[in-house]
Amino acid sequence: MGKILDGKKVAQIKSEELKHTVEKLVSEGKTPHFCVINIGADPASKVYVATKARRAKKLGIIEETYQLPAETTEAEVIALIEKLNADPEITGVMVQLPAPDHIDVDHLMATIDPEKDVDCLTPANTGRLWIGNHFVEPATASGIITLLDYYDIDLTGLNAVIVGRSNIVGKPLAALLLERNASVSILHSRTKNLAEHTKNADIVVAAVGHPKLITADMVKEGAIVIDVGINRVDKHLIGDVDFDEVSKKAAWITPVPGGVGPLTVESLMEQVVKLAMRHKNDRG
Ligand SMILES: Nc1nc2c(c(=O)[nH]1)N[C@@H](CN(C=O)c1ccc(C(=O)N[C@@H](CCC(=O)O)C(=O)O)cc1)CN2
Repeated sequence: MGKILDGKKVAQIKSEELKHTVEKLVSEGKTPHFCVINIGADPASKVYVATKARRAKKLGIIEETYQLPAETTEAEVIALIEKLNADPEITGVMVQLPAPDHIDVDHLMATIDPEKDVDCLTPANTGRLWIGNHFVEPATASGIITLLDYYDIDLTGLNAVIVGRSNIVGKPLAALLLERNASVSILHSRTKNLAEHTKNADIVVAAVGHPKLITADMVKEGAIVIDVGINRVDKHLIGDVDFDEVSKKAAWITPVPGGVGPLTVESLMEQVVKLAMRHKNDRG
């Protein structure tokens, strides 16, 4: 049976550390202040936005949620982002994803001030991530690295296979794994014979939103398996990995829930604090 990479526990530990940093910023009159824009009524997004607001409050961070109707135009969202960019009190801005289909997410990302881009999804910060000169990291990818670091898993020389090429998880995680000297492949819906790739991987990351896509025959004995999938099936949360079977072969594995998810929120809070500190250093 593989050992569990316990995201819930690690997130709690990281949260305690972060609390002290926030306390210091507050005592200097530099309280982090971030804004989440949520467009539409996606039920999962509502849960995640509420979780972020709760975590921020607990840490002493000011959080504002802008809940916009699904029919809000792209121009209206851009106008809101520009207003938040221009407000010197605000240190972080993000747009909860997914956004409704009529909105071009790339346009929104290109509008966010890179210095307030807590999600690390603006073109400028994406570029910095790939040249290894970044001051912020995308929350989920960062959370996965935090989890592996906590359990002292050295990635040097490991073959990593990421299933999923999203801008939020797959692509940025590839950049962070490369930074840790892993050799990285990104697989996707057009990849021929997924199993041929995953079976040779030392580390498999599943981030596609397809329940139990990764089965035991697709991973090698002793692999590290990271499940980013959160699929709601019959009111249950199911990952992209068949946990019961794959955990018998893996050396390390993340559960769903309680694996990567809690670290996504914790890592986001870390990025909020990092940008608030830069804001502070820039403006006195
Ligand atoms: N702008 C962004 N949008 C989205 C991101 C993101 O990083 N930036 N990530 C996901 C959603 N997400 C945060 O936004 C998120 C996902 C999962 C969890 C979490 O704690 N999961 C729990 C289960 C919670 C549940 O009951 O659903 C777990 O895995 O244990 C938090 C945040 C997409 N959008």
